[in-house]
Amino acid sequence: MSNLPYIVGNWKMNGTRSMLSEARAIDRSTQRFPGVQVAIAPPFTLINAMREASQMIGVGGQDCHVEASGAFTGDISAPMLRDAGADFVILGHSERRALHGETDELIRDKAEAAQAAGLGVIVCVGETDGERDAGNAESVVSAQLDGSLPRGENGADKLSVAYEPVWAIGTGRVASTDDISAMHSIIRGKLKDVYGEAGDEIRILYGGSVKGENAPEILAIDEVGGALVGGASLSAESFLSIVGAAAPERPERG
Ligand SMILES: O=C(CO)COP(=O)(O)O
Repeated sequence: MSNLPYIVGNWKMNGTRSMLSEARAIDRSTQRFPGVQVAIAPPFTLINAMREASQMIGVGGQDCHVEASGAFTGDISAPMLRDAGADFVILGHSERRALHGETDELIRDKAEAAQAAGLGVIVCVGETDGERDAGNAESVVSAQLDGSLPRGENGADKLSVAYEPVWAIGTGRVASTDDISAMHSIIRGKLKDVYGEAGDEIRILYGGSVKGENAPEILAIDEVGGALVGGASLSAESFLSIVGAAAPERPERG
């Protein structure tokens, strides 16, 4: 398990082949930041081309089906992602929970299927503003973790958790450093409960309006092991400013 800071771009439903130039630029510049693990999850249609166009960055899916194959029109399985060149998959993003009715149980089944196919997994959790205002942020996130973390024998392998408060996604509102710190500590405690010592090694990413300007402060918070970045991952320039903020040292020349 790597302990490098992990900066992951989630392109969501954005990107056609013309945007591969951004991925190439990110890939080239990533060589200057050997202390950072960088990845992009493009739409399914770009996974294979992005894999072939890049050398340094990880490439991932944004969802997968529980089954390996079958009569599931429009779905993509974990072995298919692997076959297309993906290294990992994002699961349980709040947009999938809200817009596709994904339950914790389904997310857990997907996570176990993805791990069985050899993919790394990023399980996303996060409360809505209503849940936070009602004082339930911690209990909501804890319940999501209880329900959606993979439990197989090797459940902690290549697993990351992304804390993405729903109200911070695409809104320009970032959780306060105190709130991020408090929630990441709770998540760490839960990971240790579930996985024992291995729970200490799992990276906990923050997501929600991360930009180059706020990345240094967010990435400096204890227990923040990286960032899951939406809008700012769509251009090489803005994404690389976040990668640079995660670099433990000055970039190598190149
Ligand atoms: O949902 C996100 C990443 O998965 C965050 O999106 P933004 O960075 O656009 O707020």
